[in-house]
Amino acid sequence: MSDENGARTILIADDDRAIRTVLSQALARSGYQVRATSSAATLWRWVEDGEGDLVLTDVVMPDENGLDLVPRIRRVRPELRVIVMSAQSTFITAVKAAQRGAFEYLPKPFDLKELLAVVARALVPQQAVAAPPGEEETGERLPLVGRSPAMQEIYRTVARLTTTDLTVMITGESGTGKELVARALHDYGRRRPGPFVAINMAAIPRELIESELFGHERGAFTGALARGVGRFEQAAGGTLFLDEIGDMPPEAQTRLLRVLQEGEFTTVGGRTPVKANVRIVAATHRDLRQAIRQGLFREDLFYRLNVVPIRLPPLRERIEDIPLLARHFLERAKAAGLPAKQLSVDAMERLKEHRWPGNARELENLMRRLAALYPQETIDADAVAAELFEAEPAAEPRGESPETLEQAVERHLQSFVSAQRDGLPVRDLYGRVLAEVERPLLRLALAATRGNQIKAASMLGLNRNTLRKKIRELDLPVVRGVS
Ligand SMILES: Nc1ncnc2c1ncn2[C@@H]1O[C@H](COP(=O)(O)OP(=O)(O)OP(=O)(O)O)[C@@H](O)[C@H]1O
Repeated sequence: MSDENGARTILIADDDRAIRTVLSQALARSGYQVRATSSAATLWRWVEDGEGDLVLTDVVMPDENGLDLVPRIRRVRPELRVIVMSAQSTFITAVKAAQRGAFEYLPKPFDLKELLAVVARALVPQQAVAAPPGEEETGERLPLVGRSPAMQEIYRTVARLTTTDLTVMITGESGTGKELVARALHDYGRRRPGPFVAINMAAIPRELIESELFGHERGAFTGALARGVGRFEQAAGGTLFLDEIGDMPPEAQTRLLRVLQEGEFTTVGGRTPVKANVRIVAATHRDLRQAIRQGLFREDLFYRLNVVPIRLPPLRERIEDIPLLARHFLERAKAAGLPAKQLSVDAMERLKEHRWPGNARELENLMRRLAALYPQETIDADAVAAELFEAEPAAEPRGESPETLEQAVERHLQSFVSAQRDGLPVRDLYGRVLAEVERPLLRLALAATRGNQIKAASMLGLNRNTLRKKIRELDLPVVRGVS
């Protein structure tokens, strides 16, 4: 439906005039033809008349819900892609958009540049048109809460993955919601009629992991009195969630790799291969690339599992989610029979200041404790501060929890990067940051070897000449006469 100049036509439906204007101008500037309407009915007429190369639709419109239009559009014009925009930026909206066959879902407010990129992608001809899935899930079974940009990105990824069986690797600190995301992938995915089976590698004795996963025959090992069904078999037709995959022992890794390669497994002590029919979702709080470097995790297995990576950011990187999550957890506490509570404005501010080393789980526990222990209906900042203080590990003075080197580095780097955000040009960041790490490292190594450069070089794993050069470059003090 290009015009004589080859321009593609975008159909826009949104009842907000300002959005129609902004979108129309931005798209026109990028060389597209635009038709915009405030009603779903007009959009539908245009589609039926064969107009347009792409649809951009809002969800809530006065006459009809944009999401309901998507499957209808896909039925009459399967080649016409639909981008859904919504201010109701919840996980459920993202899932519904994906399940009804939308090409992409954009939570409002969106960045115009991002929108233009999505439009350009949507106009690339598709090879095979996926039919809109028939059955769909609308129940709000397992809410993932949070509206931060980081969570929006996760909703979009999860929503897209619900229409596939791809293997997913979820990484994130403890308590960031990895299991919740794994369950959402299952509950809203194609395999939802099947079972969701979870196994935590860190919670099972190493020598039993293989038989737990793949099952065993009677007499396969001492104590195997009867045939045991493994999780692969239990999860047939559904999803197998391999939690703390980084803790899997090497032999089990090799066996799992073979299963992923060959699509079948044998029980421990058994000989007949069984077809594996599971979708694998793995999770870890460990840095698997480091585990690979240390020889603790098989690289080939990593690549088999890391088909679609999802990184869950720690709570301190999305403090804007704290109010929603805190209220959500208070609701959950109430549903579990605890008294109803709310948080004062100051209390909420106090929550945002905390570092949350235990992430959403820590917040959930705190809300439950406050609901159970605090007599007033409105929880104030002092109560929050007192409970946070109580919960700190005793060995850690000043309320700080142990910080890993990576977290400490990240915290410091924020200031480097924020200068750029504040509009100051930042240059040579890589070199400057590395120098910041190198300087104390070399200084400490030299101090530990009392200035002996040969010993320091060997301790650092550096060539002695390289160390000398670095000492000069970094202008480090040299203890003379020792080296
Ligand atoms: N975005 C979220 N919305 C609502 N609840 C959440 C969210 N993230 C986490 N939770 C809740 O926080 C708790 C911890 O989440 P979960 O068990 O999924 O974390 P995890 O990353 O798997 O932790 P671990 O690595 O320790 O196993 C759960 O009760 C979960 O329901």
